[in-house]
Amino acid sequence: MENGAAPTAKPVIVAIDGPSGTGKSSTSKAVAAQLGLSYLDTGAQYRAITWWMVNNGIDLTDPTAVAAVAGKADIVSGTDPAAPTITVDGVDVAAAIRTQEVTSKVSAVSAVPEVRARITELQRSLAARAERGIVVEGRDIGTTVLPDADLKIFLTASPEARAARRSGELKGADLHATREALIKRDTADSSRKTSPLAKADDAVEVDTTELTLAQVIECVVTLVEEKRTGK
Ligand SMILES: Nc1ncnc2c1ncn2[C@@H]1O[C@H](COP(=O)(O)OP(=O)(O)OP(=O)(O)O)[C@@H](O)[C@H]1O
Ligand SMILES: Nc1ccn([C@@H]2O[C@H](COP(=O)(O)O)[C@@H](O)[C@H]2O)c(=O)n1
Repeated sequence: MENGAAPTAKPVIVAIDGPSGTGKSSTSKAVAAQLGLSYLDTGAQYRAITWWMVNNGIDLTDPTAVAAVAGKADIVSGTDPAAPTITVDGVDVAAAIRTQEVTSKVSAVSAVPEVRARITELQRSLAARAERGIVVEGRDIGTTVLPDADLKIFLTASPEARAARRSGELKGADLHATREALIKRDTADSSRKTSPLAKADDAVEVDTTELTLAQVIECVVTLVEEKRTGK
């Protein structure tokens, strides 16, 4: 370079999608931390808007009522993989969005096109501002939010493996009930009309059923590095 400055690496955009409990959050956070990238949990954003609607007494069985207030909540995501944050109207909702109530209602809210349009706009703007690049995880990142991502991964795992992982997290949770709840949410997310949970045609599918978390992280880091070096 004429001025002697090192060329700035092009930001890398990684999209990680898949059903619930396949390891998207754990993998994305670790990959982003290892590679010095930003990290965005898009499920947390849908949970945050759901939390706001529950708190404001919106009838979630009425898509018109949900659509009418889709733009009201001010949702802010912090994208440091070492300490991701999420606030609604300035309130830290990181714990509040993980309740059973929000989990059971989020699919109804995320199916509303006006909600998706608003959250998708936030996601694209965060991705565009990530200087070194970003790992974005969700359900429609590779298909809809960032269709030009440099690398798309679709994580899968058997319902049994996913339920066992979740039961381990929610101490004492019933394995069968956990499995049924996961399947119910995936079915709702896959069957909605607007940007359903789906694998992009050009995504690399990684079945994590028999893999440890460390193996999945290593696999994704290798895929990102291969993309970066053009292998
Ligand atoms: N390959 C793996 N082997 C064993 N446990 C795993 C593996 N991947 C993730 N886990 C564990 O499974 C649980 C769910 O993982 P995680 O939250 O990353 O999944 P997710 O796909 O983001 O789920 P959701 O979409 O519901 O948010 C966590 O406790 C995590 O530590
Ligand atoms: N890109 C996305 C991400 C998430 N959703 C919806 O949010 C729910 C919660 O997601 P978690 O990853 O936190 O489990 C999920 O069930 C979807 O309804 C989405 O629609 N699109």
